[in-house]
Amino acid sequence: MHTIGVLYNPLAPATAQAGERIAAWLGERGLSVWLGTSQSARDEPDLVAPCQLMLALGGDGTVLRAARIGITHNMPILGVAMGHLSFMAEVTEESVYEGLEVLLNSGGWYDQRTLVRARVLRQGQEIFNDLALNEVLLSRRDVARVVHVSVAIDDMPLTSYRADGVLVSTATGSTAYALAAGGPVLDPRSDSLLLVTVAGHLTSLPALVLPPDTKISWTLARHHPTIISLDGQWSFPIEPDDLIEVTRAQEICRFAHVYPQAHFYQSLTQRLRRQ
Ligand SMILES: NC(=O)c1ccc[n+]([C@@H]2O[C@H](COP(=O)([O-])OP(=O)(O)OC[C@H]3O[C@@H](n4cnc5c(N)ncnc54)[C@H](O)[C@@H]3O)[C@@H](O)[C@H]2O)c1
Ligand SMILES: Nc1ncnc2c1ncn2[C@@H]1O[C@H](COP(=O)(O)OP(=O)(O)OP(=O)(O)O)[C@@H](O)[C@H]1O
Repeated sequence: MHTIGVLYNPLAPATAQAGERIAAWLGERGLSVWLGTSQSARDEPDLVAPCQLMLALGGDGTVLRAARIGITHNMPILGVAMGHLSFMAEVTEESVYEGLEVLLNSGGWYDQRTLVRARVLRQGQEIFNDLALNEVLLSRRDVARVVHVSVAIDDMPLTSYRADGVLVSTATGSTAYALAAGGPVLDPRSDSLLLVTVAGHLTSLPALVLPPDTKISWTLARHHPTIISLDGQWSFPIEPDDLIEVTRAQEICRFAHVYPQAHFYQSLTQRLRRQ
């Protein structure tokens, strides 16, 4: 490796200071460094493109933002735990240097995380199309209302129900909103999709684990103000006759690891104990 990206959270000054220290450490070892935020990465893609690894200094939200950069430039992400939970982090601010030594000496390993793609069709025209690492959520816009949504799987009607929302999650997102909504935990290596209702009203539809080539379609059975939200960070308003289709994306997101795969379960149990 010759060029490393270091992404920090502009809302968390400690991550910028840590980023400066890590950049200096990498520079002392002869590596080129890009240091910035997800906004600057979008503004200067040519400076980011040469990076062969992107460190994400912050919590899971910063990792989600780093992932979009990693997907765009096909570079792996290394999460550095500097957030409240930092579930997706692999190393800490202290152990990042040891982790970098491993990766810079061709050690460690890289996984390929499944992504989901959301399409919105309005009168037959595609008006939205984007990717998510955690999940695509169809949710109410007004706190006091529910969404009344009809769900189909591979164009076969499944059911319709009233709920706060409904989501399609990846394995990565199975420990996020999907878990809070009662879904199962999927191993990060799984390419299955999860269909989970959020606070469903009188619904008996359990969370469904679906094969990766499934198409999940949503239409609004009754129009209450509704949006779709990708990874809790990017949203798009939905109109009454829109069709939303969620599928597994062709793209993947790679994460860098310095601990064995079973480390996922160790960190899961540690975090569940913290609840
Ligand atoms: N009730 C809930 O649990 C709830 C509600 C809204 C959003 N979310 C999640 O928050 C994500 C956005 O994260 P953020 O940090 O930008 O928002 P945020 O700051 O609202 O974080 C929500 C919580 O979800 C955790 N989280 C995020 N991704 C995770 C993952 N893959 N595995 C385990 N925990 C994860 C975060 O660490 C944080 O504790 C969304 O993709 C959604 O999955 C969860
Ligand atoms: N580059 C950025 N620009 C604007 N907001 C950002 C940026 N990076 C992160 N954020 C937002 O800051 C908030 C907190 O960031 P982050 O999730 O990294 O830390 P945290 O919430 O403390 O950690 P965790 O998510 O692990 O609990 C998130 O909502 C995230 O979307």
